[in-house]
Amino acid sequence: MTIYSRADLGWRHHFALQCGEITEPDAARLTGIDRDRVSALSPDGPLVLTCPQGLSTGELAVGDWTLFDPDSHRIIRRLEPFSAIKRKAAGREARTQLIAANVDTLGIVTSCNSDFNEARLERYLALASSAGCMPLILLTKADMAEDPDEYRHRATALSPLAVAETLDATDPGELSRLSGWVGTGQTMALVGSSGVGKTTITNGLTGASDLTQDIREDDARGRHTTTARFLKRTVSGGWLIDTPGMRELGLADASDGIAEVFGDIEDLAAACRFNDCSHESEPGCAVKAAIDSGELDPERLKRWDKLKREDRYNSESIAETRARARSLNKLYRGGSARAKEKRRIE
Ligand SMILES: Nc1nc2c(ncn2[C@@H]2O[C@H](COP(=O)(O)OP(=O)(O)OP(=O)(O)O)[C@@H](O)[C@H]2O)c(=O)[nH]1
Ligand SMILES: [Zn+2]
Repeated sequence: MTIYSRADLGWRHHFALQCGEITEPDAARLTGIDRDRVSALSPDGPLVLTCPQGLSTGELAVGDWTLFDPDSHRIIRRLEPFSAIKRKAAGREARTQLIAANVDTLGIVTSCNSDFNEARLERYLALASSAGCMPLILLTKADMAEDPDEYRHRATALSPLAVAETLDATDPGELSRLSGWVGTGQTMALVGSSGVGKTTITNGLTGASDLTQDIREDDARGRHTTTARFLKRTVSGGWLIDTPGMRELGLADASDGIAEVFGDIEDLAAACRFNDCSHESEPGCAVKAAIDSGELDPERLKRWDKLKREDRYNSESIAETRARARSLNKLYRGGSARAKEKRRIE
């Protein structure tokens, strides 16, 4: 069994600060969550943790750090993560769902072919920014493209934060260029459409020995079982979060991220004569002027507009759901108070 130190597992000052006086906390990093079963890695090895009353597994994500009781293996509390990737939960109820925590780098994977799509990249860049992760655009299938550099230029033009690498993901030598992003204790997660090479990159970065093969743990009955692992060790000493939820991400509550990725347009819009300028036909519109002068690509404006509308829709429906839940609660409370009152009178 491989033993990892806290630093190997990604522990840092950010978490130590949350432990107050405790200098050697019993802390574990979550590697998998399956209904009420939480698997984790601590410097003493893999373990299965249980949630205390009042904490549901929905409030935890792969990558989270938790403090736990070494005797009962019950989680004491979740440490506030330095980054959190969320998405709009499926279904009609608008809720956000936690997908992964403490991710240093969001690897945004696309290929040097027709999969390359500026709008999608901007959406993921906004997501990385609102989650608090560094974005790294990975342009695979460079070996099959005539001019991979052109894709790299288009990608880096999207945001001052965008770093892009072109590569042949099937070549382990080329993948080793990424090791600096997943060095000791660093965590990466990959997003991107189907077929762009996420599995190829994951396999390449984690090497042939899959962690699922060599880590065993005790289940509740004391038997040894092997469970699917979502926090995978990379050969360069870091971690890759690969959960089903990571694979299909939408945008929720990403308005900060959008402002950052589209900082150029937001700055222009701030200079429009009217606060509520729609950048269509108003006089004194700085955005229109930038389009007319060729400074701003009208397609980029369209994508910004679309992303903002989508984000507004998601955020509004989240607020609406909360408001509805509040008024329902009030109704129930009112109902039970009335029932009590009635019983008292009877
Ligand atoms: N030539 C070449 N082929 C690649 C590259 N990256 C991925 N492929 C191939 O593309 C196909 C799809 O790659 P996957 O790694 O399965 O893609 P994925 O993103 O995991 O796809 P999903 O599992 O559907 O999400 C495989 O046949 C890979 O071998 C690359 O950089 N160059
Ligand atoms: Zn305007």
